Amino acid sequence: MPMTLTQKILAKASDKVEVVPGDIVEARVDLVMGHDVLMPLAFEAFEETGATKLFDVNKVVAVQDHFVPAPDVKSAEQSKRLKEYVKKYSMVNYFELGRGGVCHTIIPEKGFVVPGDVAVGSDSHTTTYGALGAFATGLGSSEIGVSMALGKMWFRVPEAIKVVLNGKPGRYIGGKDVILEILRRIGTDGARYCSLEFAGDGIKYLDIDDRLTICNMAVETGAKNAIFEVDSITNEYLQNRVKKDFDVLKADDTAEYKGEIEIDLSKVVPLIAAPHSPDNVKEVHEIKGVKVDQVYIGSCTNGRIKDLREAAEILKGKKVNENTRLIVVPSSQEVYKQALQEGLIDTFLEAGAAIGPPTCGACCGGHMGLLASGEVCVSTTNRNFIGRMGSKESYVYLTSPYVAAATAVAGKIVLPEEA
Ligand SMILES: CC(C)[C@H](C(=O)O)[C@@H](O)C(=O)O
Ligand code: SF4
Repeated sequence: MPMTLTQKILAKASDKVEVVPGDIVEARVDLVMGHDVLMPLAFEAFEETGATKLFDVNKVVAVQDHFVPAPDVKSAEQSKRLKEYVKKYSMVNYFELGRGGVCHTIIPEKGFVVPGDVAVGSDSHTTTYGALGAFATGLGSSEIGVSMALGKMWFRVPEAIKVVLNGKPGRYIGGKDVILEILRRIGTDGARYCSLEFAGDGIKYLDIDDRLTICNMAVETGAKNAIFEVDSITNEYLQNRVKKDFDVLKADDTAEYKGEIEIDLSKVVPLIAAPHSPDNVKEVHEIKGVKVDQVYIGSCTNGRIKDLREAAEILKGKKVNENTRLIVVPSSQEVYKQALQEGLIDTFLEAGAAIGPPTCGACCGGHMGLLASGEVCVSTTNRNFIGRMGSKESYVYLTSPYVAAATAVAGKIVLPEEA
């Protein structure tokens, strides 16, 4: 029977000739990622299995990113617990604050994922790595614990939705607009437990940073995973980062999909998700003029070098509006360093922005940028649920770095060309 790309990966990882949606498979995992919030819990589950060592120290990665530098004693204790487990199990892939960044930025950046991998993480946005042609998904801490012990995990093979991207995106249009367009069409449960499989001629106009953004936020549609076919852009990205070999799998032409979404990228316009849901998507021009107290540029969704370049392109030679504060958080040390070298950090500083250390920062309301009641924030992050970034009476809009930067200059929501 013909198979989708996700089915091919799961079949291979579970030594089966074929799998069909609904099958329960036990698949080998190639990467298990955890962070300060949930990895300590995952280690508790790991120890409950009776395991005394990790299935493969090279395939488990621990990252301090959510509540570091610790904003309170509880977070400090949590970070300390993670560090103790890292020592206890002789982990080699450990990213301390100041040496890594946000988990979903550093996993691809440091070459931990290759096409065809099965990657799991203690975080819902683990779907990000599908940008590189891997099957990647977030799991609960118990499953992460078991994965670290056995190097295997069970999965129900998802049904697939094909997303065909055609045409060339216009000026100021990137991965964030594409995933917001998908959310606008199918909503936050439109792809529940499905794999979103990206194909089409338009893919060649989306670089890896765009694809990472799309797969990152794919989980907001309820998807189990999201995956891009491997092409020359993927290979070029992997060339200097990855040391292990990989096979490139492809979906069969006659594979069956539960549904199909077709997007003409040339028709996508700058989009923004209004409070309080990622699928409350508007065209930016529809809500132009909303006054903004804070602009946040960062996170695993849009805190990579491309995002900072786009923001700097708008901010160069301009000042942040006197009624607005701008917080820029590069999503990894590598991104930060590169941004420094390219002069982007200077541009931000001269515009009057504050730069935060590469962590999750205010994205999930942890610290370094929480909102007061009544405050409005335009953010390049992925979730705008009630209270996500602070007060339950604050308002978060999700958009691209271009729109966010232009908004910071204008002090109100505007289109990129209006800054
Ligand atoms: C803390 C973590 C479990 C959570 C997630 O799973 O996504 C966080 O990263 C988020 O973005 O809400
Ligand atoms: S940056 Fe935000 S979305 Fe990404 S892992 Fe951190 S808290 Fe979650």
